[in-house]
Amino acid sequence: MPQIEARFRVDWPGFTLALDERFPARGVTALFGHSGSGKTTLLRCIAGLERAAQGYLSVDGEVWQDAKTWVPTHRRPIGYVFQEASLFPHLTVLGNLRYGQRRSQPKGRAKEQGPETGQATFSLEQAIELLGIGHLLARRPAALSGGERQRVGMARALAVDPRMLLMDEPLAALDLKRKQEILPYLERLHDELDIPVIYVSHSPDEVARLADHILVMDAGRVLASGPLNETLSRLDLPIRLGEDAGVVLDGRVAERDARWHLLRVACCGASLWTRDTGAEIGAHVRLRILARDVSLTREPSHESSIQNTLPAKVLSLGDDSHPALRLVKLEVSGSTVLARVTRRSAELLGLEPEQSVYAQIKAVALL
Ligand SMILES: Nc1ncnc2c1ncn2[C@@H]1O[C@H](COP(=O)(O)OP(=O)(O)OP(=O)(O)O)[C@@H](O)[C@H]1O
Repeated sequence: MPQIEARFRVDWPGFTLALDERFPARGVTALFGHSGSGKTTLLRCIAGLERAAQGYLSVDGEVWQDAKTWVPTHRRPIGYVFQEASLFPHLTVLGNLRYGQRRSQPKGRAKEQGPETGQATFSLEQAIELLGIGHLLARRPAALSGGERQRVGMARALAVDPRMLLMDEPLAALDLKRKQEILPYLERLHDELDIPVIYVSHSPDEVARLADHILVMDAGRVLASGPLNETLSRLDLPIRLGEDAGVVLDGRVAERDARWHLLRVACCGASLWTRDTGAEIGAHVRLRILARDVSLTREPSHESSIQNTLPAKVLSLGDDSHPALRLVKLEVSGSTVLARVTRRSAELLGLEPEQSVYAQIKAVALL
């Protein structure tokens, strides 16, 4: 799989960024961490906006920075989306998009981006269509809502036909309603774009909905990195999206039960019933299953109110945030799920690795 290899050290008074990471040059990689953990600094190093004294960066085998090489920002085939899109007020939306395109066409770029990269070129029209801004092209930025402005900012980043998209908290400046409006467009980018996206966020919801891979940052270091679900289900590190331990799984809407207002989602080789959110049959969805909503039994229970009971295998047990509790890592048809049980229940059930159990999943959230 194509990789991004990044080694940077940046020293500032009171802050050091130090990392040595490889992550996939495909899908969405979230840089996740508290404010001040160094996410933006890392993104700026990747963009070439910050020049780490010691640095190495290669993207799919192409070196952008090492002891001898420095590809300046304007020669890097990237699209950058900031927290707030700074659009030219005197230009229309279309004018802003075209201006961005012209700025990003340094001589020889077409060659750099040649067919050997295997990437289809991305046209302005496609960017406009993908972000749903066709009806806004003649407007000036002052006549756009914050959410529309951000969509134009994203289209502008895509219109330069980048080989990588860097997004720095693109929803942070928007209120909840606008965020909800834009997230579906980001999901479309995720589903339809062939290029890697590096997405800075400290929002658990955004990460759960969008990320394939995650780099968890803390005080300038990478605390953990890996595929999203693998990282969330690590028992040695309390990596949480939000307050509670849990996993995020991909699924597809398989059936609607109109009578009971339920959806059946095919996920991890099994079926899970959840509340009907109006999602279409066949739609790709993400499911969040919190450890506290999963309980374990030795035998399948036919008289439980819980609809979702799946055969599972115990992989390992770990400590939880309170000494009375344990986290149990389970395999459910090839996917990993976490369950939280009391230490006493773990003992009574005699839980141990390799054991077959049944996971009763009380609640599944469609993201
Ligand atoms: N140019 C600079 N010179 C000195 N210190 C800086 C510089 N830029 C950022 N910092 C410091 O580096 C640290 C990391 O900042 P950074 O913006 O990368 O964090 P972040 O994780 O993106 O935070 P946030 O989520 O708040 O945007 C902070 O302590 C910040 O004050």
